Amino acid sequence: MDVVVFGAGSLGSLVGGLLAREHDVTLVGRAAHVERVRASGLRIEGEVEATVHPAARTTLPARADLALVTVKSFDTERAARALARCDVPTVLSLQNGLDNEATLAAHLDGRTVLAGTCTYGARLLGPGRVACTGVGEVALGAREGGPSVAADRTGRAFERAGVEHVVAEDMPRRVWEKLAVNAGVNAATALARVPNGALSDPPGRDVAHAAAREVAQSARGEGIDLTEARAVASVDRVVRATASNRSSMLQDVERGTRTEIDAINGRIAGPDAPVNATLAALVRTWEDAEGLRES
Ligand SMILES: NC(=O)C1=CN([C@@H]2O[C@H](COP(=O)(O)OP(=O)(O)OC[C@H]3O[C@@H](n4cnc5c(N)ncnc54)[C@H](O)[C@@H]3O)[C@@H](O)[C@H]2O)C=CC1
Ligand SMILES: CC(C)(CO)C(=O)C(=O)O
Repeated sequence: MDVVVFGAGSLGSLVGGLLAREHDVTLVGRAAHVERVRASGLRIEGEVEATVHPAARTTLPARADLALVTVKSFDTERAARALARCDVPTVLSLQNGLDNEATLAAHLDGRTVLAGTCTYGARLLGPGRVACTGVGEVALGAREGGPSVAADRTGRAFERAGVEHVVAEDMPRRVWEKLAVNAGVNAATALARVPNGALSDPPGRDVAHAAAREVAQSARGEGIDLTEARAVASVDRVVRATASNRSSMLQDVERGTRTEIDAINGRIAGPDAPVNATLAALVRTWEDAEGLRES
């Protein structure tokens, strides 16, 4: 299969690199990474060790069988416009946050846009080098839920490459459940400058639980079957499993780069979600002060 990965940063390089063990993969990323991958391949380190030789470019190729979207959520709109000019029948988002698939679908008439969630951990170590910080799983399926021929075909491609995955018929609930975890963990850890494990006990745990409960309430308002108990249990499970991790939002704040607050807590913020509104307002205040929200 010809697979193009749009956004070869941490996650895109890892998943693209794993797929390159079996498929013709093209990584689309920034110049320094692209040049190094072209010159000496992509080195995967950590929980998976491999050196692979995908193609690498700074712009999309003319065609592919499958596109993975792994840009940050604030770049989804731009990615969607670029993908509209690429002849690719199936597009799978592995991003965090809500509405990425809807944004892609709005620009990609006649294509199949699949929803995905990913619990692999990835960190770009430098040009040509990515760390697998945790072997997780990709869940993928129809963005509206139910069966999908394109999802089955994509699942078989992941299977052949040895990428842990599940083809799921309940992607809307899974995307919302991942949102509950990210809403509970990311902003709280970024603002308090603590690793995920600091949310195991009060008062951090109370903030994380309250944010996740609001996500479950909002999900049910949109017809998604996500209970507050399930959302809270997911937060606790992820906090335990990733206790020493620094969340992606904390890493963004430490690096001084824009966060995904708009697609996570910001998506829930409102009068019925005061905890998410407060978390979103504080992170946006920091982004404004750093001049990160202008582009
Ligand atoms: N890193 C991880 O372990 C995980 C990340 N995610 C999600 O995956 C998404 C990506 O996250 P990361 O890989 O961590 O972010 P990242 O910032 O490392 O990677 C995104 C990359 O896309 C590149 N990019 C954006 N627009 C581009 C364009 N027009 N042309 C070429 N390259 C372009 C950026 O330069 C950057 O290198 C986010 O939504 C994140 O929440 C989900 C699960 C795990
Ligand atoms: C699951 C979690 C919270 C792990 O750190 C994550 O997805 C993130 O940091 O963005």
